[in-house]
Amino acid sequence: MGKPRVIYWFRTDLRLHDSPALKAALEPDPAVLWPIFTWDPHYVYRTKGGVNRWQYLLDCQNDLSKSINKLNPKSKLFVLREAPQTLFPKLFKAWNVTHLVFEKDTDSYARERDQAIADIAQKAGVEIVTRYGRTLWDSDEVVAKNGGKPTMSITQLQTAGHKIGEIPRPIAAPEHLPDPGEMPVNFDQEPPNAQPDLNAAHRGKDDKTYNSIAGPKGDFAIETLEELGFVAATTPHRGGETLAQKKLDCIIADEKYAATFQKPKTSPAAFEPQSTTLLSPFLHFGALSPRLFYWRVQDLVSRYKGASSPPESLTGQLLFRDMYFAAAAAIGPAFTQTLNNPYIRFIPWNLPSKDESGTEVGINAISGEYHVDSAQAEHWFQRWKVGVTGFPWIDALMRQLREEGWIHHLGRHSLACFLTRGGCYVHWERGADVFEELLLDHEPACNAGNWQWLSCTAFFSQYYRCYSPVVFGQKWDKSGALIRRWVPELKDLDEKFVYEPWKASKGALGKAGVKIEGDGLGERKKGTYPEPMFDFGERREICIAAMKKAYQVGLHGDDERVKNGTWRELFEDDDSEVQGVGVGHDDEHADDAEHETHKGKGKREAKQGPMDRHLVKKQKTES
Ligand SMILES: Cc1cc2nc3c(=O)[nH]c(=O)nc-3n(C[C@H](O)[C@H](O)[C@H](O)COP(=O)(O)OP(=O)(O)OC[C@H]3O[C@@H](n4cnc5c(N)ncnc54)[C@H](O)[C@@H]3O)c2cc1C
Repeated sequence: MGKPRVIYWFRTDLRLHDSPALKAALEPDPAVLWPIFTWDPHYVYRTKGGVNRWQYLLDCQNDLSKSINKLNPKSKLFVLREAPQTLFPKLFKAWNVTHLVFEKDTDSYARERDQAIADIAQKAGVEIVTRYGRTLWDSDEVVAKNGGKPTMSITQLQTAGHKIGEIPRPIAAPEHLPDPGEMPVNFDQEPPNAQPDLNAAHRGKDDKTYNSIAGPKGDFAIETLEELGFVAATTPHRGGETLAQKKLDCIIADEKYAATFQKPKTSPAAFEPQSTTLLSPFLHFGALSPRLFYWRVQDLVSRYKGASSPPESLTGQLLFRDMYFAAAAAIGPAFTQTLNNPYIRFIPWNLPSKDESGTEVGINAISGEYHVDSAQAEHWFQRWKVGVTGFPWIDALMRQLREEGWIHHLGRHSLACFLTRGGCYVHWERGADVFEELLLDHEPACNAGNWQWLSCTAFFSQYYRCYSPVVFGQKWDKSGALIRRWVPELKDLDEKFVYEPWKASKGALGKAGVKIEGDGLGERKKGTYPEPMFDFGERREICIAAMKKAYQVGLHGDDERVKNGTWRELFEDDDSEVQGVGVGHDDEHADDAEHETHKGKGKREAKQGPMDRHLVKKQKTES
């Protein structure tokens, strides 16, 4: 038998260092090795991603390609524009492949896809080799050691990890790579189904992603934003393994910072530089190995007097990451939604996903489709989404997220708490959906898991602890520097009012050149900042009462009553916040509320749930 002819399939591991899968690909001394990336339509059209994240991915690919090329000038990252499920059967034949090697991915879509690829490979007589490398421990092994259950606390993760054994030490990058073999693509390219395109809003130009299998010049080049039809990115954050390693070097060189890091003491208001590492997008794309990060910190901590420890330390942060990955690996597709998820509390939030009402049961609740059961909640959601809530702390964070794709963890806390149990009482899936689009580091497991934590539906239950959009920000940033940076309308406002501009006198506002008016949606008059959406103190009380009731009722996402809508009977006569009655199998008009927002009063009022009665209360604002 001749030497192996190996395709190395890059996916979640856009790096050369500490790659157990790449090591496994090189071990049998292959005759040829093709480093490839397949442009999977699932991510192009069915996963929400803003331009900033696409730019970051392309950065990582370009950097990786250069590094491969340095090791072997005949090689680079070869990008093929077709779905892996239809591409591989043709490639296996055309390139006479013996092995397909890749890093294991436990995300639910990836599992399904990889199983399909494994079946195809088996039929073609191609051997599949996989290794984990995306987390500290193999998430499936963690689940097995946790009794087959999801890790719902850091202690469970640590106990399971302890049973597996020490986190493996990182391995070095290869020093050379074999030549790629011939790469004929004399077969038909299968066009993808481009509809629905969840990223259509970002495509300012024609989508040429799949115009030809090997790219416009036929040289398997990395795609460009131009090819994808996207407009320019706005983020200043750039990706790539080279940059990731440089950044990690700098972090470790500041020994005191890295060894004594305590997450709760880092400021969400710090920018240029931010107070945490900002390594998450590198970890997301696999441009940085979590084990390298872990061991560089751990080795420092072992010799540093007075070092911090998990969960607050830097290594503790990586443990949280592993916790969410293992929880998602155990629960599967239901992890990112309420429906069918036995570990998530059912809370009758407003704006529930369509699936959740039982009308379209499926695995993908967060498709973006939701019921507008309350015109008021929809209005608040729209204002939250674009950063015009009238609460400067919230708006600053949302605008930073939109432009840069990254905000501090406690900033994410503020936004998530405000949208769900600490203000709007809107379903956490709506917020997760927006974060999916905007975050550079969007990770299905970490995003959904953290939203569950913040909304007190899983992982965390102290729903009476709310983040004030005023006091919490002031604690970190009295003068409002973050607000002045991201909400320039308020940049000259006196420190006394910068978190609560509605309290400023006409004189103070006039001096700052700003008027408080409107809801901020649509065209906004220059020199104006919106009125606050509601009285926060009042909303907090309403939300806490509603959470208390939902906790007492005690339903979870897999309860039959959640699926068939009879949960509502358990909330009857309840005067606290509850999902509008318009949601259910029999209500084909639930979405009409969206239009009625603009019409004002209408027949919708007759359908309103108890929550809406609270919303008409006059806001306590001072002018
Ligand atoms: C609502 C919400 C949504 C979130 N969505 C994501 C997401 O999609 N992807 C994501 O990676 N993180 C997510 N996080 C977690 C966390 O906010 C980010 O990982 C962190 O802010 C990234 O910044 P950093 O690299 O400077 O973190 P650092 O504080 O420097 O931490 C180092 C690394 O540890 C990991 N980490 C830290 N905190 C967490 C955490 N709570 N959960 C999981 N991993 C953590 C990250 O990989 C991070 O890079 C979310 C948090 C919230 C509250």
